[in-house]
Amino acid sequence: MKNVEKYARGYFMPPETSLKWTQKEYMTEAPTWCSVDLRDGNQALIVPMNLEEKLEYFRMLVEIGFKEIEVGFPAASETEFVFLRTLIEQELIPDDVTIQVLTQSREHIIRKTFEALKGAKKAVVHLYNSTSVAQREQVFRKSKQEIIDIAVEGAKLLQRCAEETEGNFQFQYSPESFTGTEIDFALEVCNSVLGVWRPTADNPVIINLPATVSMSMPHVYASQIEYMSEHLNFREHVILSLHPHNDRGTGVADAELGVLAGAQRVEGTLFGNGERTGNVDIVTLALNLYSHGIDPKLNFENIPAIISVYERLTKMRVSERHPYGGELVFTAFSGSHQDAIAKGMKWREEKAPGTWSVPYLLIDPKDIGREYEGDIIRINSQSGKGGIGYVLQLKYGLDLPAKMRENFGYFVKNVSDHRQKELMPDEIYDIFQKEYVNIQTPVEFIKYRSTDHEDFQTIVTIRTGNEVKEIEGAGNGRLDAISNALQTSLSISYTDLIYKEHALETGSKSQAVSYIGITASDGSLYWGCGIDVDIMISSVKALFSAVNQFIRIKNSSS
Ligand SMILES: CC(=O)SCCNC(=O)CCNC(=O)[C@H](O)C(C)(C)COP(=O)(O)OP(=O)(O)OC[C@H]1O[C@@H](n2cnc3c(N)ncnc32)[C@H](O)[C@@H]1OP(=O)(O)O
Ligand SMILES: CC(C)C(=O)C(=O)O
Repeated sequence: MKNVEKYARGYFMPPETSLKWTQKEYMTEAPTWCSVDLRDGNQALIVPMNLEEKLEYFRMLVEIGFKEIEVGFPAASETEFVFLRTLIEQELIPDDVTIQVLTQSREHIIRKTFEALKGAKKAVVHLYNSTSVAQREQVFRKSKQEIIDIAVEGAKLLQRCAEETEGNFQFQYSPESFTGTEIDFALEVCNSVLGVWRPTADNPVIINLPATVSMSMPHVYASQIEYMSEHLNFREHVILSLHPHNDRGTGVADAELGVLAGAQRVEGTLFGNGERTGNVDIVTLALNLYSHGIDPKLNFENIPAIISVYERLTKMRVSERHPYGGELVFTAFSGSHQDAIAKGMKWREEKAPGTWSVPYLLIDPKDIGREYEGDIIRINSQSGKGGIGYVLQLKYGLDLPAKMRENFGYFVKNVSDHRQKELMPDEIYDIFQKEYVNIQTPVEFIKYRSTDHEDFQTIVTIRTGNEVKEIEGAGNGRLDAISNALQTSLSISYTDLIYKEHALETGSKSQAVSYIGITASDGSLYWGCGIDVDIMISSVKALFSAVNQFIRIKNSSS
């Protein structure tokens, strides 16, 4: 691309890095989560949420288990102000939940914020000002010292307002645009604010280091976090927090590496709603932890319900490929994936039901409220016998013999290819029924009776066209006898009867299902299936179905 030179810029790598975090394999426990859906998420919506919507969203966040929730920017609008007042006055904030509000470092904004906070039992007041080179030069047109002064003046005013206002307040400071700030300057600003607030064990302060715009690879952000963690004053009384955005698509990696590098807290939103490409997605972060066997301390056991509320209130959409939440993320259309998943599910059921290692599926979809049926394996022209057999078994209880599954599999994918569409389970079942089950043309089975039990001598009544006749055969079993009768009377021959049967529960009724494969002299296999309450009749019907397949195909090719 021709304009590439204009993006050659530095990354503010810290002057020293110990990279100790690179030795860690993963987190050992969940960080403290803070949802910023109602602030950063909300401020990025085409139409920010109204009072009712914010209240409903807040209730959902509480139900999910968030203990820290940034509820808004009270000085931004009447809705924001009234929402906070409603939460406080109507005592809608559970005792174990701390609300948080954001304010610029400007006197009238801070004062308005505290006006909205009056009576809050427990609230974090979050102060920010931009510290980046670009914002200093272009937006604020201020020197480094003047930028420090904005932060320090704001920090002092927060202290005064907190003293004057009824309620319990904790402080948070964000050097906004941290990732575009020289690291030692960011450290200097944060330490200046800490110098004002002087955190203690009883009164810790949150220092939040946002990737306001994500500008580097995640290891650079993590190195910056490590450096800040090691050089911040009052570190033991500082809760180090992350606030990644997703401009480079690395919000999750930034958060995970940032936590390894020393952060204790992560701010983010559900499904990553937020400015531009969004905030870091807490659903993904939490379920990544879960996939490593670490309790995320958030409840995403019913993701479909959460998505439905989220989409209704934000008017945003969770994309089909969104980690964990997306409609297609547990779905395999392709044959080899389906085959491995179907085998893996069976293996797990038989060998290790308490564990999860099914190929291609990071977690058990059921754990987050997704169904196997219709979710995991879906059928189109890329599908294979394993997946098609799995659908028939899961949805209709039909456990086809391996070779029949292959035969049916090729048939189904051809149908999908020609129709250029996905086939739903009921369509697959229809095809199966039409092609294989109780096929009665050109030869219809009417009844059979035994005449001699020694060699299973059997008389079978059949109809071909308008003609009803009896045919007779003997064999080493009843089915063999009927098969011999058919071969002689119809002048056909085949070998190798493949046979399988099982019970089939349909509603409250139990039926028998039989599958029969016959091999023609040229080696081709023909399949039939019979379903009947009588197991013997089901096998005869399966045989007739296979023979009819054989005759139909033979006739159509001659
Ligand atoms: C990275 C983030 O997401 S930060 C959060 C951003 N969220 C929002 O902005 C949503 C809510 N904001 C609002 O409703 C409005 O911006 C308000 C009500 C807060 C302020 O509105 P206004 O006063 O009309 O103006 P505006 O936001 O444009 O402010 C610009 C002025 O504030 C200054 N300013 C902006 N941010 C800050 C800050 N954090 N601290 C101090 N001053 C700031 C700018 O330098 C500019 O100063 P100037 O007037 O001297 O040029
Ligand atoms: C206010 C800060 C934390 C912010 O939203 C950002 O930098 O993205």
